[in-house]
Amino acid sequence: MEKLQIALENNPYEIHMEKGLIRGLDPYLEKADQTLIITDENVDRLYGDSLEAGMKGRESQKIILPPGESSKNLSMVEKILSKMLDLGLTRNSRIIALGGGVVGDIAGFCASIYMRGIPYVQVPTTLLAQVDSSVGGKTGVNLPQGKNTVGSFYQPRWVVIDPKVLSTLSKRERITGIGEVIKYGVIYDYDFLTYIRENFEALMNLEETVILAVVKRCCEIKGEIVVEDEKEKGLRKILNFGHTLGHALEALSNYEKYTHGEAVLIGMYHEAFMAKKMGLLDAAYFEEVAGLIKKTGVSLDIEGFPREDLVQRMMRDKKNKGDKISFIVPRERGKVEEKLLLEEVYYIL
Ligand SMILES: NC(=O)c1ccc[n+]([C@@H]2O[C@H](COP(=O)([O-])OP(=O)(O)OC[C@H]3O[C@@H](n4cnc5c(N)ncnc54)[C@H](O)[C@@H]3O)[C@@H](O)[C@H]2O)c1
Ligand SMILES: O=C(O)C(=O)C[C@@H](O)[C@H](O)[C@H](O)COP(=O)(O)O
Ligand SMILES: [Zn+2]
Repeated sequence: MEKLQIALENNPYEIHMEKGLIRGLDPYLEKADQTLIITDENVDRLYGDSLEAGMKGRESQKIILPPGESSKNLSMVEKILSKMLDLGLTRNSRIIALGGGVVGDIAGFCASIYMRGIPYVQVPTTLLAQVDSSVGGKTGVNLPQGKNTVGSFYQPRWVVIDPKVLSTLSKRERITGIGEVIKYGVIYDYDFLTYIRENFEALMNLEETVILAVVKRCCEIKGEIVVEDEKEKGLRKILNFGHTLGHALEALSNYEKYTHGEAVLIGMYHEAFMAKKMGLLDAAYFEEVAGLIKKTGVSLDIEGFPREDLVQRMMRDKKNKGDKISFIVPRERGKVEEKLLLEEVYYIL
């Protein structure tokens, strides 16, 4: 089994990764008086029984959400919290977030506010969730006006990763996860970016050795960043490369047109293009990053979005200062930095 420590001073925890681990959840539920599984319909159908089989007869309750981003909102939070109270969950109960980033974000948020906080375990089942959303404790939901505008920093007690469950992901969901994987290479580790480029097909096909290496490296990188800056005062902002534009596109299209990873791919392309136009990064490196993004086949065309609407959405980005919009832009191989911009935004629109 692979084990990674997230050595946060106040909330340390471990990521455990092993094939078949979805059937071995019992040790992660120690001392819980009750267990609540929060999942979505697709994941429940595919993996609900396997997870429960590994709980050694321990009784559990389940809340099953409709799949997708449309469940990540405040009215769903209220429904989940009411149900938790009806089920009699206490501060000694434990939540299992079984699913992709949507389930992880909303279940983690409910865990953080129910009775002012109860423990939860992340059991991520998408590539995106295994490489990114299950680690680091960002939880929350969307408002119609903006992505993840309500939320908390609330670390899980464990992150339990079974790479085998990725085998049932659609091509679109694999590409979605690859969006965040490419991000890690650009923001932190040029050798990893090269590895992704050289193993792109194998990654798309979920070849075992490549998946294990990629999930492990992404979790390591995210862990290092989060341990240094848990509450996003500085360094952690680099995990937002591609997200300033990406989140605006998601919100403007009512969270229906793009998956999060697709929006991030489009955002990374245009934000890198803007950096090139501003002379912040050399053309050869831009082509390298752009080439990798294009390999996913996601359409990078944003012509249909009125530029004023995009700017207005980006003006609400959580990273902004004053009247400037915060962008994380690539500067050199494996390095990015924050730029506060306004007029320059028109390079990307
Ligand atoms: N908290 C963070 O740090 C963080 C990081 C990145 C993204 N996010 C958030 O994560 C969300 C996106 O997550 P996502 O891409 O996992 O989307 P998702 O949770 O909507 O899952 C995508 C689809 O895949 C299905 N699915 C899940 N596991 C499956 C499996 N093993 N086999 C087959 N189908 C499966 C789901 O039912 C759903 O239909 C966004 O809301 C984004 O904002 C959060
Ligand atoms: O963990 C982080 O920090 C991230 O920024 C990871 C992102 O991939 C993720 O999409 C996150 O939810 C964005 O958070 P937000 O605070 O910018 O909404
Ligand atoms: Zn993201």
